[in-house]
Amino acid sequence: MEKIAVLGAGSWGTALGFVLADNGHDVRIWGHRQEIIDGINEMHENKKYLPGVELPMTMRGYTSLEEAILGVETVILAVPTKAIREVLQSLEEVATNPLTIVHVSKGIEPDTLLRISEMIEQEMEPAKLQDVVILSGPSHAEEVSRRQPTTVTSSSKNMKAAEKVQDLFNNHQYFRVYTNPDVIGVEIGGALKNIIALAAGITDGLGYGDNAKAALMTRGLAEIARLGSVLGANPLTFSGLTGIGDLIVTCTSVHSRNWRAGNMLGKGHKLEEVLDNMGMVVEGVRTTKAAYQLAEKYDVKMPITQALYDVLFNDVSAKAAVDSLMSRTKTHEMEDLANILGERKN
Ligand SMILES: NC(=O)C1=CN([C@@H]2O[C@H](COP(=O)(O)OP(=O)(O)OC[C@H]3O[C@@H](n4cnc5c(N)ncnc54)[C@H](O)[C@@H]3O)[C@@H](O)[C@H]2O)C=CC1
Ligand SMILES: O=C(CO)COP(=O)(O)O
Repeated sequence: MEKIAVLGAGSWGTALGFVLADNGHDVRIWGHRQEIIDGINEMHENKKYLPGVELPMTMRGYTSLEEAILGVETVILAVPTKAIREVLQSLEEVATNPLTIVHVSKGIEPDTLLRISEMIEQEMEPAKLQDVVILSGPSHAEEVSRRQPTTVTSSSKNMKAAEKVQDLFNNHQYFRVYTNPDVIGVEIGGALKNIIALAAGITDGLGYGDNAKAALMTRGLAEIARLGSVLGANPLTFSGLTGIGDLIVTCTSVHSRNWRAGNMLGKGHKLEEVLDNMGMVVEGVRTTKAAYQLAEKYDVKMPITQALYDVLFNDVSAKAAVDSLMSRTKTHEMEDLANILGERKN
């Protein structure tokens, strides 16, 4: 059994700490908000982010990062993408041994257009970084922490490290972990599905039905696979847990913050008001900006992403964005991906 630090005391960090504690590990969860950490230590509950879940006694909260990582070899990084660099810089300062960093966040950094594993490699000195592993897949904290059957994927450039993380998290009762060596595909699928979930929430908010949602999910996956393949992902990854799997759960679950935010936008609320209301991270907003920039840079057609970008940042109405998608020039369903795959072969 291992001593493991979880950095980020939000819903996902708390739920993953819960799984690790269930698996017999000594879990140290670090957060920057004293009242959350006090609640975890004194009441064994994270009232703000995971209300109603009784946390195991073997999970201890810390506000000192130095104390939380003392004697630890594996760190789970579970903060929103926007906070990743700041937390890594603090971690770099206090780390005394090489760490395996397991990141579980779903985003891409706007402007630098880096994936999170690339940000980790950039921020951590090689002497303090053993391996980078990504844990991703269709998994809402609310269900995982109620021990409901869930499947995810562990991915790394070093498959031994991915398998070690698979063993740490795998729980025969409710948490099944697969492996996949395609780091790019796993990270791109996890990040970009949030864009499509925002769009699915919007069409639901506008009062459109299941046909519209199925169209968005299918054509959304096509544009995720197009961009992912250009960036070097294995296209097959997008038919797996971190592709279609996560797309399904995020576009259809009431737990999804991205879907809920989109739903409010579709009902006519302003973005700022929606984000203030949510009180939790809605990764899809920044990821839309990053994916829009990637699509421009690599000249990849991403009409749904582009339409959502206009709704979020150019004040285009949700209804006008749907109309613009429906009136696009006719095309062949598989044309672009077939071209990209053809180019990769040659
Ligand atoms: N909630 C879920 O079911 C799942 C979330 N994820 C991903 O996990 C990541 C984290 O999401 P959640 O835990 O859901 O978010 P959340 O909004 O529930 O919690 C975020 C936590 O990060 C903390 N935080 C923010 N900035 C910080 C900083 N600079 N330093 C230290 N802590 C900081 C907040 O105080 C909060 O405790 C996101 O990328 C999300 O996409 C992935 C799978 C499932
Ligand atoms: O990534 C998730 C589920 O797999 C969480 O999605 P939301 O951030 O939309 O809640």
